[in-house]
Amino acid sequence: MLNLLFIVLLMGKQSSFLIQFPFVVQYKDKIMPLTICNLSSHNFMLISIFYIIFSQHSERSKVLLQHGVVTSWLAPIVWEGTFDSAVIDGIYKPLNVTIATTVFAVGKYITYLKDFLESAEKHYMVGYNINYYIFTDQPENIPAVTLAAGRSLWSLRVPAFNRWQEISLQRMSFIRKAIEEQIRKEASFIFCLDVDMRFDNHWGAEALGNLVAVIHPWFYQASRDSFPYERRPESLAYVHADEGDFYYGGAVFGGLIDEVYKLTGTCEEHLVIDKGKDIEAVWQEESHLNWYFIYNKPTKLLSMEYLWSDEKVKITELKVVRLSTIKKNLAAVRPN
Ligand SMILES: CC(=O)N[C@H]1[C@@H](OP(=O)(O)OP(=O)(O)OC[C@H]2O[C@@H](n3ccc(=O)[nH]c3=O)[C@H](O)[C@@H]2O)O[C@H](CO)[C@H](O)[C@@H]1O
Ligand SMILES: [Mn+2]
Repeated sequence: MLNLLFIVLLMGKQSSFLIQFPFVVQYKDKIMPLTICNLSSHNFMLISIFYIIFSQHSERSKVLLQHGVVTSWLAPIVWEGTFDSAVIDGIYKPLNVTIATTVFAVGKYITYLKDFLESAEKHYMVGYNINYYIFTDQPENIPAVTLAAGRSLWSLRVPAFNRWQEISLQRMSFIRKAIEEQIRKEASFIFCLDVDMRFDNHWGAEALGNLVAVIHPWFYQASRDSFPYERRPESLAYVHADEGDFYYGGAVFGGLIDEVYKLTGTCEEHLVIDKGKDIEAVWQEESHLNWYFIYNKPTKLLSMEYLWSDEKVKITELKVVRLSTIKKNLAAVRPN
């Protein structure tokens, strides 16, 4: 009822005040962005009072109100309830798009690949053409997983490094090269994913966009000053204390092939320059990715539904967990 009042109040009012920050209203399962509503300052006050009551009314609303369904630069943030799969599929299915999906499975991480692929076949972009590109040092150990029609798997050989940080770091460069040599001829979109993950629910075409980032599941409640950006000015991943919007996860990014080509190319260049100066960013390529997204704003953000972690207690605000990082025994799987 309160939610309804809130919406009615908004609908009837004229404006002189434009709310600029991400703000949403929720009524039952429907979520609406408020960034397009113009409000007088008087009504803004009233709404603020309702907001306080309303945000105590529902835990889910609290997280949504905190993060919104659009960013301050008007990029959508994808949550359950903000999209209609039938409409989305109506747009993308007739285009017969192919989505490249890169996954690194080097050293012992190859053991994660079977569950990753099997769960992806159940939940990831079901009904779409998918080319999986598996970067591995042991193509012979890629598990045989039955793929649905229109989906295929390629293996690309990469060396085994003796530091896990190096494997993670090198991904930008290998992806950039693979786009140049193969992927750009074979797909129109790309997602670059970690392998230590399992899909549990629908993860579909609503995630497609020009440049797509995911909100990191460990920092969605953190304030900007506690985001783990690289803070040493000597690194090209350096982020000033006054900059930064969200802290994004390195385990999921994607978009149009050309956009991701630019992203991986820039990160690769910066990583090479840093290496020349003998400095490794605090969270390796994830730090460079976060730097990139400050100056090249993602056109779409995926909520934590799209990257959660088995190590986190599921919060009631999350209606659905679509992809989750599995618990790993770091000492057993990492080379160092
Ligand atoms: C949830 C999330 O955002 N995770 C990020 C985080 O830690 P993570 O703890 O998730 O990093 P991680 O150990 O999963 O390594 C990242 C990825 O590199 C590959 N790999 C790594 C080690 C190895 O021996 N073999 C291998 O194949 C594999 O695809 C793995 O998923 O920080 C990393 C950078 O330091 C990456 O940015 C990860 O994406
Ligand atoms: Mn990972």
